[in-house]
Amino acid sequence: MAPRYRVVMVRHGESEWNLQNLFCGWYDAKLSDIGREEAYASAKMLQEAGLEFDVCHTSLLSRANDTLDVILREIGQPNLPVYKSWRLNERHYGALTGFNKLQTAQKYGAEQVQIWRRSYDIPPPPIEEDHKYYSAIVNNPKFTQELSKDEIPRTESLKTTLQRVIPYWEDVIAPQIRQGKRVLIVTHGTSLRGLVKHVQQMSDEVIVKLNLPNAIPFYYDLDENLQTVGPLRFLADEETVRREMEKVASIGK
Ligand SMILES: O=C(O)[C@H](O)COP(=O)(O)O
Repeated sequence: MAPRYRVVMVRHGESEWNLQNLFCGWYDAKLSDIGREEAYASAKMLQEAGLEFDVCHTSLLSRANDTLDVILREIGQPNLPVYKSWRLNERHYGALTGFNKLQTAQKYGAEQVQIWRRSYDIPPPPIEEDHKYYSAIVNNPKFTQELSKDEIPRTESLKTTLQRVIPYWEDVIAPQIRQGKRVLIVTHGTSLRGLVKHVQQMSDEVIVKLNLPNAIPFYYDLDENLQTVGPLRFLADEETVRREMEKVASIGK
């Protein structure tokens, strides 16, 4: 089938918690200085590829929102409609939120941390009410505007993240693409892996091996039925993508 549409996706730039190597999930960490620079670099890659957009989607979390803001300003499209949804939030890291990934691996073993980070359907233990970051998450006004406290997850696996990401793709994003809108999605590692799995119809075994680098835009060409035409394509050379993916994969080892 011939390509008819293109959808572009970007994982946010490095956050302050990425920098400190902390499990972040629904905690609203800000972009680090490097992350902000990465957002500028990301905009440059989009510009050099000649990509422009009609509509954007992001999560309720600052690191993704701020990456998108920088990109839109830098590509000269600051006034595009921006849709924000909790459904695009990062997966909730449960009780691991705020803990250092390397120290957690030293305590529980690298294999266990890898299961929590990358297994398809094994979530980390749920966050409890006495957890240091419980209150900051369940009382975040950005979330409570859309969700009751009981609807805010206590932990999520890739599988349960997918269950909230897919309806957003099907009900909101896909209809816009079918209308011919050029869509940009700026969000998080695991919510993007959910979208990639769904759009590319990847198996559970293949998706768990995918590590998306920060702030390197990638896109899919889609046919009229929104089936992918060709693979996911990054806007950076193969060596850079390989190195950045490896960096994400090896966190906590
Ligand atoms: O929430 C986080 O800690 C990161 O954004 C994603 O981390 P991961 O690559 O360890 O899943």
